[in-house]
Amino acid sequence: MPRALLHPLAPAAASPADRVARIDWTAAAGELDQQGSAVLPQLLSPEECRSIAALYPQDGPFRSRVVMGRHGFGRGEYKYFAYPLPDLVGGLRGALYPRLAPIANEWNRRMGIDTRYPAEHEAFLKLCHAAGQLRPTPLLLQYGPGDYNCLHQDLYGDLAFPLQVAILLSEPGRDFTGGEFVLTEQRPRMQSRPEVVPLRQGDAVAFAVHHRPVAGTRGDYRVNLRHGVSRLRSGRRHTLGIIFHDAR
Ligand SMILES: O=C(O)CCC(=O)C(=O)O
Ligand SMILES: [Fe+2]
Repeated sequence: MPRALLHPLAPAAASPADRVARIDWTAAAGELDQQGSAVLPQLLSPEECRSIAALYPQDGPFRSRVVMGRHGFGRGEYKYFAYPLPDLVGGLRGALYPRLAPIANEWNRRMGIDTRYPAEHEAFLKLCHAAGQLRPTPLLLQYGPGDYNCLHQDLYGDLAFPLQVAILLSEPGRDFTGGEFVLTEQRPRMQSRPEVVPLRQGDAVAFAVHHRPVAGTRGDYRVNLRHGVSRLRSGRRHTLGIIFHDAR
């Protein structure tokens, strides 16, 4: 008798890797090229969002806690995960990287930067570790009323993978108001361009860490990006940040 009849299985819930595979990466790459950011819709289920956000008060999963107000980074706080990362976080980091590496390599080619990134995250992490960047960078952020995150770039050493991902774990309108994800793009000899990225719970945004190429009439030029979060008007907001380089 076929095993399936002896052991009827409910259809397995899609893993984060399955969901990463189902994303329209051609569309996302196009958005990243045009805008410097792309929404990856519904990367996590509400249940997964709740389970990750619920880790925040614990100490075990984390290596350090940063109170943003103490450093002039804004208001609110975040915690860096320790190795080994929770399965969901490590799984997403490993599944997202190979989709972003070809985009990163094409950006570097267009910007005249020699660095090329290996196809797999494990190989890139080896390069980070050999360069003395050993500490994990995925982080969980927590904001309450009045909190915000100043415009910044997540650079943690000489090696920096040029794209990163943030996943909104809370539902706008229900869990919090305000608290929009903001990107600014500083163009050479021009005023900066702002972009607000609308996200729902479980949506991710992929975006440029520090710079990216923009096609101009006389070839590509380089723009400088920063990201941050506008002030929360009410409620509580959690985000999972996935940065692909490790920190010195
Ligand atoms: O809370 C946010 O949406 C921003 C998170 C952030 O700065 C990051 O993931 O690097
Ligand atoms: Fe950040």
